Amino acid sequence: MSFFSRPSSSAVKIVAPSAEDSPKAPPSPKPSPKRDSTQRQCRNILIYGSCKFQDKGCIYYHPPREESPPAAPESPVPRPALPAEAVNAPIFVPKATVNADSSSGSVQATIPSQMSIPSSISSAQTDYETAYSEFSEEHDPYDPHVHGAHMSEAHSDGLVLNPYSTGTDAAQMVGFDGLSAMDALYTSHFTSVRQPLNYHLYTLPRPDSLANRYFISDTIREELQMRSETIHIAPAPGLNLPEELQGYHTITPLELIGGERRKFWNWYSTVYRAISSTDGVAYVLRRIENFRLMQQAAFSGIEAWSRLRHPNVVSIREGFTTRAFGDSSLVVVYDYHPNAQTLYDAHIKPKVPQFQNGRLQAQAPRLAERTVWSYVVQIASAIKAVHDAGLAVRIIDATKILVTENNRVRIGSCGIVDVLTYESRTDIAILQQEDLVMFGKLVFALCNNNLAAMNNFPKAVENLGRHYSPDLKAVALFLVSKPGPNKTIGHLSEMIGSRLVMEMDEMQNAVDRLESELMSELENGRLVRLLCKFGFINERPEFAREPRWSETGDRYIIKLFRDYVFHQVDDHGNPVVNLSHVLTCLNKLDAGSGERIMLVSRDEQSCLVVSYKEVKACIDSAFGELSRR
Ligand SMILES: Nc1ncnc2c1ncn2[C@@H]1O[C@H](COP(=O)(O)OP(=O)(O)OP(=O)(O)O)[C@@H](O)[C@H]1O
Repeated sequence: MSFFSRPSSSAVKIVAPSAEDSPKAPPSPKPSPKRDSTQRQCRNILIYGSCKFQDKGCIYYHPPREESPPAAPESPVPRPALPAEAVNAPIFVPKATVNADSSSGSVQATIPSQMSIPSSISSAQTDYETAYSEFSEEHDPYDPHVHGAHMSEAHSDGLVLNPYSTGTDAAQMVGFDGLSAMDALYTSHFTSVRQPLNYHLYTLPRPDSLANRYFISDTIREELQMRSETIHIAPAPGLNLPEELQGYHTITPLELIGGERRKFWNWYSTVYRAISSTDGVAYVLRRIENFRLMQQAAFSGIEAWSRLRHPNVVSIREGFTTRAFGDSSLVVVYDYHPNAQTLYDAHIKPKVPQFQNGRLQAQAPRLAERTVWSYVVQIASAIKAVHDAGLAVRIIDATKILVTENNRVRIGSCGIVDVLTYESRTDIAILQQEDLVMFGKLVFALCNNNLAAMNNFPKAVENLGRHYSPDLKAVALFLVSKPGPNKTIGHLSEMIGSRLVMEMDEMQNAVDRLESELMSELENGRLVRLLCKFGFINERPEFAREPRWSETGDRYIIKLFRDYVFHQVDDHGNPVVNLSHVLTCLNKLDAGSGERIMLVSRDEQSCLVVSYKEVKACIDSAFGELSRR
């Protein structure tokens, strides 16, 4: 039952077509008058198992009916859409062994621990081929349950595996959903076995001189790629979670289910990631177990919170109660920030001891003062926005504040306490004062590396004073002091004014850095568009016999230019594979430089001296001609 939810979109979900709707096989190709080989077996037989034109003049060889290759259950059933040219393509034999349980419809895929396919051959290709081969052999491509079961066999430990979280054994990661956000929008259980991407393999070797100009930096690329992949990690099997919940599907726990649990207020809570069927985006569902809602009005707080947007607060989308988990649960939906850690996990949680200088040492690095100030400024800014909106945060705790890259923090789990404690109706001014005390306790916990630092207050103050500046100590003491008329978040902002300015400078610098990264991607997009034009123009099969197209005029120059860019050989006749040369040529071409180059014909009998500007004009005219056809 939804008590507060944003109006849902009118987007129509695309459903898998039923057998009757499935696309008809493309019309069989007309018998080609050009070849008269009656000895050659008709490709329609190979592809479709029969030829419609067998008795209507098809000139190719048709084996007698009993000889025609039947659709043997164990051999791959070619899909009707397979192009005829693909018939002679080498057959891909996946390394994965696929065990199909025909009775249950479930399919188990096991990947040998040592894949012999070199990963540099592009895991994307392997993904496709493995997936295609498996699907064509065993599955109805439109049966979502088959894929769900197939995927679900891949996990065994009951928790979604994050390939990037520290401490996760990468070998555990058997497979994860390889779909885009758009796929996720429409398919709730479509998953495929996928090897994790090793994105380093896609960029090397790279010319150092061009690195900063043409490619996004490794750190940002890796971070974004990790986030994107984390969103698509599939849920573990056997968790008995609802398939669909108030318009959310692919419900995946973000924390261990079972084991020791801490209570959220007086209730147990679990955090899940789920995909919204409305917009295909991943969200976080925080579920409070066994919660009985006494009054619908308790949701008014969620509505107020859903209007609050602040860069340091995890935004709320909606709240509802449900019995889908087998109990009466309260669920509040938040924005999902992939690979976010709690402040506790990032800084306070004891780390596994590691060898340093030959000795095993416990890792408990003290948080840098600069980082603490950054957190203080961000959290103060969030609290100010919340208090200005007439609300109180109610939970400012290291286990409920999320941190992502570049020390960006966001207060999570807002609004939920308002629903849980709706009956008690405490004065908002008192709750706002409590926020400040909780904030002070958080500062002590971070500076002491101890969640329970306040249990020994004198020691906590002494520790903080020993390792951090008097300014920081003053702020922490102010926050935990007794309530008073001057003790407001506004007053705190005045106290930390100079740090606010520093934080603002840092943010402006960060924006500048991101903008310049974006500029480099801009260049890449430009070059890819240019390469696409080349792809459209060069070697079009329908013009293969039309010399006017490829061997004369504009297109001939383009053809020779492509040889100049990509097909140069060295003195020994070996291919020159020089990315710098390609990028330089393409950039000059795109800019229409007046610089002249010499293009040599393939038989080396003629040569042309042209400028990049002229080649550019040729490409534009050839592409324009194609687009107009
Ligand atoms: N909005 C969110 N976006 C991304 N991850 C989140 C979000 N909210 C919570 N998480 C992740 O979900 C996991 C569980 O969250 P939770 O708040 O239960 O933390 P916890 O450390 O398990 O605390 P507790 O032990 O009190 O339950 C954490 O790893 C946290 O990083």
